[in-house]
Amino acid sequence: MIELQEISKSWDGGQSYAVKDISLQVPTGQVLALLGGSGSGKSTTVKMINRLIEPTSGRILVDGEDITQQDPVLLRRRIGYVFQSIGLLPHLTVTDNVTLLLKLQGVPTAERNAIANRLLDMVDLPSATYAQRKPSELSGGQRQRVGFARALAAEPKVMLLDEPFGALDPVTRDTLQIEFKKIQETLGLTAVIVTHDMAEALLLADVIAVMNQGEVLRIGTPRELLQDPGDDYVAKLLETPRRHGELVRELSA
Ligand SMILES: Nc1ncnc2c1ncn2[C@@H]1O[C@H](COP(=O)(O)OP(=O)(O)OP(=O)(O)O)[C@@H](O)[C@H]1O
Repeated sequence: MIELQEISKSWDGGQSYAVKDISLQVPTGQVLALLGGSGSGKSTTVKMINRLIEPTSGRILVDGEDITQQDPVLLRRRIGYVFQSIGLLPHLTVTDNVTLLLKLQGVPTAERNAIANRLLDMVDLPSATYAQRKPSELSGGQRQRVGFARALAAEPKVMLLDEPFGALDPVTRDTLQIEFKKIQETLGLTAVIVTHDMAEALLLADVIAVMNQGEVLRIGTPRELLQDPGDDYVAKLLETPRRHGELVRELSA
């Protein structure tokens, strides 16, 4: 569904590379996590998939089509995009934020409201309570749910998520991660999620690509990485969730 072929991005005319020669494939219905430290090139990679950033070289296919052959605006309408700062419009209600794109497409109000209600229920924001609220009347986690509902409104087959849970408290984060996984599986979404949290990648991804300095150091399923990190940096990233797991097991024994 998503294929990156030898993708590179330089911001300074080739003196240095934010992303260097990355090739990846995400099959339909699977979740790929791009995992790595700050500045490793994760966001740049994901933004090249919906043409918010153009690669310096290489080719990206979505659903078999070269994305440079597609209008960037139409491409972005087909691909759901959820990011940490969410970008809800403060003067619009939750319903209007969720269905803004449908309004632009001329979908009648009653139909839009019905779609918003269904999506809000799906992300566990009962529409009777939340549909008419403004973003300022919501908690951070609730705003992030609205962000999800908005991304789902266009019925995308592909979803890009850039640190979607980064700013949330651990409990809300955990709940939303589980809900996202459920929705992703139910709708059969193909997704790329950017994270610097190995535990999140292990929980959500079918395949994890560990990035460092613009390159993919290691790619594999969570099980493959746990069984054989194959690299000191990857082993180090796995240490924290392992240690936490062991500590909790010891304390509860
Ligand atoms: N618009 C830009 N102009 C110049 N350099 C940029 C631009 N955007 C990103 N970079 C550089 O590209 C590199 C990769 O940045 P990117 O945002 O992809 O990293 P990241 O892995 O997503 O980091 P973080 O986890 O901190 O968000 C960094 O060195 C960054 O400074």
